[in-house]
Amino acid sequence: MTDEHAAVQRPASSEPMVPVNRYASLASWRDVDDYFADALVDEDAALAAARDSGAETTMPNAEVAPNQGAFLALIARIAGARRVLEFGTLAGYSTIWFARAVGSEGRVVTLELDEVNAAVARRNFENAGIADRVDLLLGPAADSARRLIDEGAEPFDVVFIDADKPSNPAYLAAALALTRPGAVIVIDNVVRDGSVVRTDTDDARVQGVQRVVADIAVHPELEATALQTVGVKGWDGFIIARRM
Ligand SMILES: C[S@@+](CC[C@H](N)C(=O)[O-])C[C@H]1O[C@@H](n2cnc3c(N)ncnc32)[C@H](O)[C@@H]1O
Repeated sequence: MTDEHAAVQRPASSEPMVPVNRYASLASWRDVDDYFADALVDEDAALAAARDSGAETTMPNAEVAPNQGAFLALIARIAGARRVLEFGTLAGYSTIWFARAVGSEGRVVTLELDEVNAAVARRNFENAGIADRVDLLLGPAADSARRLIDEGAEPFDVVFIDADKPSNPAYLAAALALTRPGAVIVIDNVVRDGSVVRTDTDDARVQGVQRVVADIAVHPELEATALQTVGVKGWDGFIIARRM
């Protein structure tokens, strides 16, 4: 293969490819995830049930991992967030982390296209005891976000973009219309097994990431970075941006 990126391929094993280093033989990414989750992450029975219920949705195993849910909740707490907007609910796993982070006076608005997923999520919100602080808006997220903008919704402190990836640029634009300086915007699945660096891709999801990266890069009010992750879904990552 002449293209250096074309050499980026999964090994035959089901484990995701990770950079080889001198510690590689000591443990797997799963051991490390479990180590930190056991030591640091407080995933209670309601969260575990929500994660398990992903199997009943249209996208099993697509929720964030426990340590990532805790990471999102920490971002919300560090930002002092009272209002969180989420694109992509699924079974409501990340929503519950956010709902706990904003506290009983806070609000999470989560946008979901699929009725089946919404029903699973609503059940999980009840089970987690946070249903009263979550608004699930059913329908295309672009339409729901447009309605929030038109209605003059109170600004959000944190926005989590985790729905259909081709729409990332549109969701960023909506997030900017619904936030003010100091807000934090997090975008999931921005590495996609390394595909994000491919210039020859015709994958609309990868293009959606590349376009949103380009939009953030030139936006005068955004400072941002990206962090890579490994997990059961492979090699991926988050963008974390702050509105200045
Ligand atoms: C990766 S999952 C979300 C996972 C969730 N944030 C979590 O970590 O627990 C993506 C979700 O976006 C939803 N979705 C896809 N396209 C959408 C659209 N156009 N509008 C709203 N939701 C959409 C899918 O139905 C799915 O539930």
